[in-house]
Amino acid sequence: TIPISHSVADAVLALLDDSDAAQPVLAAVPIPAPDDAEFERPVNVGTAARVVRLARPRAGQPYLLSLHGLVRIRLVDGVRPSVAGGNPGLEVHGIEYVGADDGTPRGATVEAFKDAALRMLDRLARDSAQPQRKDEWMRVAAMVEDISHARAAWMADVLVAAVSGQYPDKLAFLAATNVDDRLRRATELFIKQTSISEVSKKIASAVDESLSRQQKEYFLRQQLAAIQRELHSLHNPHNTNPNPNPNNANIGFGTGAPSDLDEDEQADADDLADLRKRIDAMQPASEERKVAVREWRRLKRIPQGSVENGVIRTYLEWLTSVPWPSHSTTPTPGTAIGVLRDPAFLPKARAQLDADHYGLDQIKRRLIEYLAVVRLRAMADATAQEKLQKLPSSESSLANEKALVPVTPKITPTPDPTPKKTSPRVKGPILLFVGPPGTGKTSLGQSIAKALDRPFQRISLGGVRDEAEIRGHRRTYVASGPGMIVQALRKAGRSDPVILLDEIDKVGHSNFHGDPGAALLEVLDPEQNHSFNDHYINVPIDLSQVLFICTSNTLETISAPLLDRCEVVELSGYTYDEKIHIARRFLLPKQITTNGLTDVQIQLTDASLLHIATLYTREAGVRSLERAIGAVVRSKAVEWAEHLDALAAPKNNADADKEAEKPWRSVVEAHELEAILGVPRWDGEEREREERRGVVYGLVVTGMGEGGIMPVESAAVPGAGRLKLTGSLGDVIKESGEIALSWVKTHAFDLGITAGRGIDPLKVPDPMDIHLHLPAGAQKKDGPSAGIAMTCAFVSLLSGACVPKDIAMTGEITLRGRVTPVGGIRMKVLGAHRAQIRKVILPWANRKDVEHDVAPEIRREMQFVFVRTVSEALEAAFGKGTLGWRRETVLLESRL
Ligand SMILES: Nc1ncnc2c1ncn2[C@@H]1O[C@H](COP(=O)(O)OP(=O)(O)OP(=O)(O)O)[C@@H](O)[C@H]1O
Repeated sequence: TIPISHSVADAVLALLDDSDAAQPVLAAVPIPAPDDAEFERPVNVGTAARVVRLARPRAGQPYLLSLHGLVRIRLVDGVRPSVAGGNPGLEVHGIEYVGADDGTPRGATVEAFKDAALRMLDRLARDSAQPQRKDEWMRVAAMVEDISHARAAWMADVLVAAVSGQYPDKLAFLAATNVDDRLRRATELFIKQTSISEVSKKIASAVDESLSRQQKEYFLRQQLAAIQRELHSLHNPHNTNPNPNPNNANIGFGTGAPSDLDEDEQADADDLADLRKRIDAMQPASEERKVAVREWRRLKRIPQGSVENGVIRTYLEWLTSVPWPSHSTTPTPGTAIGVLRDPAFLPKARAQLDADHYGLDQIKRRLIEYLAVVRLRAMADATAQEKLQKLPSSESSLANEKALVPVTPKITPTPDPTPKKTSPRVKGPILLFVGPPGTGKTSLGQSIAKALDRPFQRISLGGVRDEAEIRGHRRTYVASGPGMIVQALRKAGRSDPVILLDEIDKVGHSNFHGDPGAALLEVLDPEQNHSFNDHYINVPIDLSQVLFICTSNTLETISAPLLDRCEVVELSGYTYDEKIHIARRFLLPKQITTNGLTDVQIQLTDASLLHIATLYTREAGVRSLERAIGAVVRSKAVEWAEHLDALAAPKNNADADKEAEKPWRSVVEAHELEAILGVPRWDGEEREREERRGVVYGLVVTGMGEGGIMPVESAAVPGAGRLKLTGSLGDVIKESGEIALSWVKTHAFDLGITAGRGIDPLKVPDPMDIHLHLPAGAQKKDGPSAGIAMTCAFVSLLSGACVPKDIAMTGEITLRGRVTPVGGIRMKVLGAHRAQIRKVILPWANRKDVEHDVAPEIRREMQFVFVRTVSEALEAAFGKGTLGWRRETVLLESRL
């Protein structure tokens, strides 16, 4: 049934009137509009159709003509325009019935047709909204299934007419007469229809789904905002504005003001956007960017709020916040290379070191040398890089091209096109500051960072037992995170900070948690650290621009490979004179400012400072001194506050009046210190030292790198000639004791201890044991340097002569009686000076250490005796002529 125009309706009515037949037959031919490009022209096919009905539903509406198609026709000469009867129209010259080929089609064609038809009918049935339509399609499908081969082409005609499809396809079908051809065309048309319908259905459902998700999300967010508003007004009943900032709804309980801790989805979205921006800003085609993009894609796939989502997000936050080395080599002021290129760099660095530290001249000189080397290397490196960049090398042109091409986030397994890193590497030896606590190791590191104008980060390695603390945990671990190095880099915010590895001697050794020392080796080794691998970040990080400085209290516990990579700078400690200067210039002003006073309100005399340094502290560094000064300043601050209160109080209180009238005394005298700091800890220590038979003072260095003196006590006890050693002694020190006793036994006759050669002084006249003890029994002691002290103790015990209490000694002995050099002379001498020792006996070979390392004022104040043999040591200790030598001991060196 088709709507027709008035003129056509009139023609049909005329035909009905003229014709004898009740249902005249028409030729129905499609006439394309002149501008319709889809049609093939001229159209010369059509259908002979019987008129079934002509109806006009209502006046003013077009006629509806119902036709029943009978057979295909062809227009012999096509259609031509005509103006017959004065009306423009179309003229047809001859129509021929084409009919249809009623032959039996091939089986395969029919099967394909049926298949396509059934799929299409199934889809039509599924897509139709009305159940009645659905049933109709199902019925047609049942018919198609049962149709015979002979009727298949007829079925194709019916179906093509019934279903919608593109007009040209339908026309082509009409033009086809051969059965196989018709079936093939119908099959194609059905397949096309089915897939169009499937795709549009899919798109519709996808759109629908995403719309509904968006709607759901929007709805939930609205609900959340409403809940937050309610909570807000509940906790802020006086707040008239229920939601001062809808984007920053406060869900904190009990707090009214919006805070940074406020959690809301807007902030969350901002964070994500920020993360994305940071990934975008990463160096194109770099390894880190590739990983970031990959993880970002995963993040987008994983639903928000899931554990995995949080894990990836944290990882991405770490990855993007690591300061990856910049590829810019422009020497702008303020950048690492810009600072180094400044011609005034070295004088400025020297001024910085002087401004922060008193004394330490040798160390400062060494640091300036170090900075000069760093500067030269960095400049040479930067110049070489610049030259390289100017060359039209394939690599640099590749890098330039890369910069122009927009970054494609696509990750392909092609070889890595990352341009070689071109940042200048500020490599240099790794400094290792060794010294007792509080001698300024950390603050020297800070001064170097200031001189280089770089951020400073301190990593404390004390007690690090687990390799993962340095290298991070793999992401598979729960609560995994990056190691200390990456954390320090992130805090520094630059790829070239100064990182101080504090207390490197206290790093744990290899255990089942890995070897932290080995991880440190990788960090410090300039050959390896350009691709340091943190287990968490899992992208090689270039640490070659980082300036590492290590500190340690002693060299003994540092592993040899680690020590090998470091350049040792020893800080031995300060003399009292230096301490007074440091206190006056640095510590006192610092404490005065910290405690809110000015130097008008408090002054410490030199005598007071010396009093504090000698009687209240006895350390190599200045930390306890600073604490003690702090205590004095605090006590003065309390006094000052009370004084101010008294001044401000009303004038009717007699006590307050008296207090206010008193003039303020800003000076703290030495005798007032006891009232503030209590009884001096070290007062009388010298007096308690005794000059006794069998007791001698040796020089030691503690595990903290601090020098000092230690009594070596020996006593004769009834026994059978054995030597008993106590005081937590190690093997080496025990052997030293045995060597000392053997030497004394061998020379007992010469020393006047025994009456004849070959007599054992421990057996004759009375058999006895010797007990040698080194006090502070809880402290482990080892090393060979107590050799001469033990010998002197034995000689004193057996001969009855005493060594004066202001003499201390150190030196290893051999069985032949030679005295060989020992280490830690600087610290030992400083310790002896602090303990107010007047004379120090040292091995001859250590003379240069005293000359180089010991401060002139100490050399002036103390007597140094350098000995080559035990006999010389005994003479220096007991005094000339004290021991009754039987004959000159002549050392016969083997000349073999
Ligand atoms: N020569 C000096 N001049 C000025 N101040 C100093 C000097 N030496 C040390 N100090 C001050 O002493 C304090 C302690 O120094 P620092 O923290 O650097 O010691 P450290 O050697 O690193 O000790 P530790 O081994 O315990 O870490 C700091 O306040 C520092 O400024």
